[in-house]
Amino acid sequence: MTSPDTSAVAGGDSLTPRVTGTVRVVGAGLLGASVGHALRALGVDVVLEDASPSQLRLAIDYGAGRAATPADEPTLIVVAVPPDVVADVVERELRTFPRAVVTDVASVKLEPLQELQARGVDLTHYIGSHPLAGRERGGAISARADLFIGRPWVVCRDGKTPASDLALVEALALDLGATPIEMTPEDHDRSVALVSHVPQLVASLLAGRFTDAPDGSLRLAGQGVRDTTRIAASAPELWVQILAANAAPVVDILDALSQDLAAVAEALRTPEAPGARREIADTIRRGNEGVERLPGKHGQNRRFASLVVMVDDTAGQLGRLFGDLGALAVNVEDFRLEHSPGAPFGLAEIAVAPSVLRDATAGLEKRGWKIASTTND
Ligand SMILES: NC(=O)c1ccc[n+]([C@@H]2O[C@H](COP(=O)([O-])OP(=O)(O)OC[C@H]3O[C@@H](n4cnc5c(N)ncnc54)[C@H](O)[C@@H]3O)[C@@H](O)[C@H]2O)c1
Ligand SMILES: O=C(O)C(=O)C[C@]1(C(=O)O)C=C[C@@H](O)C=C1
Repeated sequence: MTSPDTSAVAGGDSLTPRVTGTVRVVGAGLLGASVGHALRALGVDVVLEDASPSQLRLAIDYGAGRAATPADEPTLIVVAVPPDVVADVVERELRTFPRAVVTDVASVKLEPLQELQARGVDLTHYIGSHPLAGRERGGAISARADLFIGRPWVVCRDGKTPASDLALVEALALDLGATPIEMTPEDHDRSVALVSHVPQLVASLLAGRFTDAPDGSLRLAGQGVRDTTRIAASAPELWVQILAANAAPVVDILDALSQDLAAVAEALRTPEAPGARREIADTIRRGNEGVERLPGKHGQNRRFASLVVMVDDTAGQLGRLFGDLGALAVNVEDFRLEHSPGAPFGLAEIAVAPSVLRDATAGLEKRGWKIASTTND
């Protein structure tokens, strides 16, 4: 059995965790077990709990933490259960461990908080949070220690939150390689409606169009459609809870989006009509402007340039490519390999600082690499 690679977070022996004491993780699925792996890599004592004994066993077998004992006195509790049981579990944990700080990682923040408030639970030591990091597949088996690296981690404290509690939750985010961002639950839910919840629906709706498409059409699928539909593989059980808990902000964006769709469809019905081509061009241009506003890697408002290199499907090619990039003193900011089954080559997309794009491209071409495209094209 292999454990998820933890080196990306541990980064050597010299890192000491900011989090102190035992961390108890309730819900040992994708998120919980990923938190466990990342903390274990830093030497933190992690206790796991899950309503499903087999999920718990699996997470422990893979090294995400140990089983709970009655003697445990956690300093921090991370609740990583589905949104509709978050309030129940947070309430139970606050009552069982009154000295611990309790956070949760649910994708919606307002509804669980309102439920806890309505029950009159003392929320002094509760801080809702949400790492904007995940995968389309759940379960402990999909967990990864490096899941949170470079991702935003929203922290929703309130006026009564003790500074030391806030520091502990932010320490968790930092230990896992994420960037803590303070927000109110309302701002969080409105924001994720736009950047997470509606994108999920759009990907699902688009991919749903493929269900009765002819096989011949789908064989032509290139990278564009794969980029826009990856998250269509997400779990319906989880998403029905997320969307229902954030329905109003999601509906606002869906209404605006359906107006946009109607306008572009209308223009395309009569593409020769006056103004129609402008409507179509404006649709694409607004998209250009919008995507430019997305922060780049590590949340910076700076986007990298990229070059796409054709790589033969033979042993040692990627090693040679990285060797050449090293020899050219090109710092690789990000890397992605696309490889369609059966194709004799793959496409290596390399993100670099815009200032080195031209030299990197020329240097690689000189060394015999075929450049399929660059962001300067
Ligand atoms: N999947 C993502 O990409 C993602 C990203 C960020 C945040 N989240 C949030 O993280 C939370 C967990 O999502 P996940 O993807 O890890 O799901 P998951 O299904 O992989 O894991 C959830 C785990 O919680 C356990 N569980 C359910 N009810 C429980 C209970 N009452 N007590 C104890 N354990 C219980 C389940 O057995 C399961 O192992 C959700 O609230 C989700 O909104 C998910
Ligand atoms: O699958 C992924 O890549 C995700 O990061 C999923 C994603 C997101 O939309 O950003 C989905 C929901 C979670 O609440 C957080 C992360």
